[in-house]
Amino acid sequence: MDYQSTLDEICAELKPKLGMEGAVANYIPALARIEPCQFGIALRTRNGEEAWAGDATTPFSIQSISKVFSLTLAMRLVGEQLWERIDREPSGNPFNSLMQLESEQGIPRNPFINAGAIAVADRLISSGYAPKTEMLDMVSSLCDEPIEVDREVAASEAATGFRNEAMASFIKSFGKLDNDVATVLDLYYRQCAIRMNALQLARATGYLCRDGAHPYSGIQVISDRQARRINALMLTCGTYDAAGEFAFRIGIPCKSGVGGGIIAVVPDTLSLCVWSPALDENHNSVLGQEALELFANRTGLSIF
Ligand SMILES: NC(=O)CC[C@H](N)C(=O)O
Repeated sequence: MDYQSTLDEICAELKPKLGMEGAVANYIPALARIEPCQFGIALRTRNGEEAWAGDATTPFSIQSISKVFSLTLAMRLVGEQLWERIDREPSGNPFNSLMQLESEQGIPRNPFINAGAIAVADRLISSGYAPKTEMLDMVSSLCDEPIEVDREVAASEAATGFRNEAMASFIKSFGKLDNDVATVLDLYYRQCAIRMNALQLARATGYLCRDGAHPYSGIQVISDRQARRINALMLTCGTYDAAGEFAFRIGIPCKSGVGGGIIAVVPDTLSLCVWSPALDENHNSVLGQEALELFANRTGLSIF
């Protein structure tokens, strides 16, 4: 398949729509300043063929896409016990909602909403994880380039993260968070503030379309079964309260972030990342979704 032409066409088709719909996330002050009229798309196939178009090499804040990497590390370091503290059901609620935590006794619905990722961060700390280096080392190795945290974004989130503080404290009140709220949130904000571009993310998520094998070395990052489970969670929970709509329109496991990035994985075939900062009311990139829908329709790569 000529992926490069497909991405070029999608990019040309969507460029005139830049700036017409959506708005950048403004609840994190450092993200509110991002220029919304940007669009980039990149993919890497299971065999290492690559294609990209638009602003695919412009770095952005990966935000909730980092929840895929923290889950990967937790599956490796914590194993099955992880699921004693986190469920695996779609929430049908916004990513930062507290509501279900009360009736569900501090067990977050899934690892891809904020409450779930905070619980994953807590599990990682308890497992002896090295908070300052481990995720950066993993993603740098996965995309074969050095990756850094944007300290300004992390500080900006920490200064305004009242909801996340409430969520972590609420989970702790049920006895389901073992470490200090501040320590857990520090780790969580660092992972969200990782800066990567679409091409690096397409490469770094390659293990999810290769049965868990590292995109360059071929060594297992996680097992085949664990990779399948992450893809299943991305399809059912990766785009917050729009997961049903994503499955309906696109039919590819996806994980979005409020920086405007969306990663998508077609198992056994390719990993893809699209980025455009303007978000819809569910906090998913407007043009990112459109691009994925065009891609799925033109390539026939919906998993259904
Ligand atoms: N959905 C997201 O990308 C949210 C992540 C963001 N860091 C937050 O905690 O609010």
